[in-house]
Amino acid sequence: MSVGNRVFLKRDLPSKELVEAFKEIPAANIEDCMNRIFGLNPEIKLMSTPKQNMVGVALTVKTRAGDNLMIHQALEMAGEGDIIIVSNEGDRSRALIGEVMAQYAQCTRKVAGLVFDGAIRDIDEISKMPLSIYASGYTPSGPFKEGPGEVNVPIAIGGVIVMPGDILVGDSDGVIVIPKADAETVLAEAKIVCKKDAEKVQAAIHGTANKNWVNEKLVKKECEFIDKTY
Ligand SMILES: O=C([O-])CC(=O)C(=O)O
Ligand SMILES: [Mg+2]
Repeated sequence: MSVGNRVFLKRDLPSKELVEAFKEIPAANIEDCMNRIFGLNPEIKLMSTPKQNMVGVALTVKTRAGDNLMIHQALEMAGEGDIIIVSNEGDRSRALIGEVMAQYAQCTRKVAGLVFDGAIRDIDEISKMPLSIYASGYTPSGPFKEGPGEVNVPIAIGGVIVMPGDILVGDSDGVIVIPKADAETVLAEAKIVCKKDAEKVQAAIHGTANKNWVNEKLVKKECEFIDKTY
């Protein structure tokens, strides 16, 4: 029986132009266009020092806790524009990769990023790397290399489902998932939200923000305003 121990060699991919178009938009603005429920848990944080946002397509890995055999396999399949994203049964006790694998991903495979639901190691070196690398922590304890696991299957990570070929965007705030079937619509809305957000920032700086909505909402929710001390 091979279920749980499979490598799917193919993925449905969105067009390169569509993926690239998300490059200039902050992850927060994009996530606002998906009703704010497609961001990975903030436990999964940026560990390196990229000069630009991470944007690419998901090459998914579902691995047994603390085991990186299938991550090595995913690296052999990955190339430019791919982000290897790894579900790890919630394990926090073992690093899934270190400097050697991170340099291989960056320099040999030229991937767009790495995202782990788990720890990494060799943090002194990884923290200086320009490749976007997200993880939930670091530890000197290393991974096993035995499997099982799967590549290019649906995974759950940070409270969100990721399908192979979904678009991932990451910046200093964290990582969000854009389901590929919805990407065109989300992109169009994200451009508008981005512009409106910039206007709101300017209004906040220059004292012209309109906050009437706060009172309107509280009144609608029948909040009681009491003109005396507690
Ligand atoms: O040994 C491992 O599997 C992970 C590691 O430290 C490295 O990639 O540098
Ligand atoms: Mg190492």
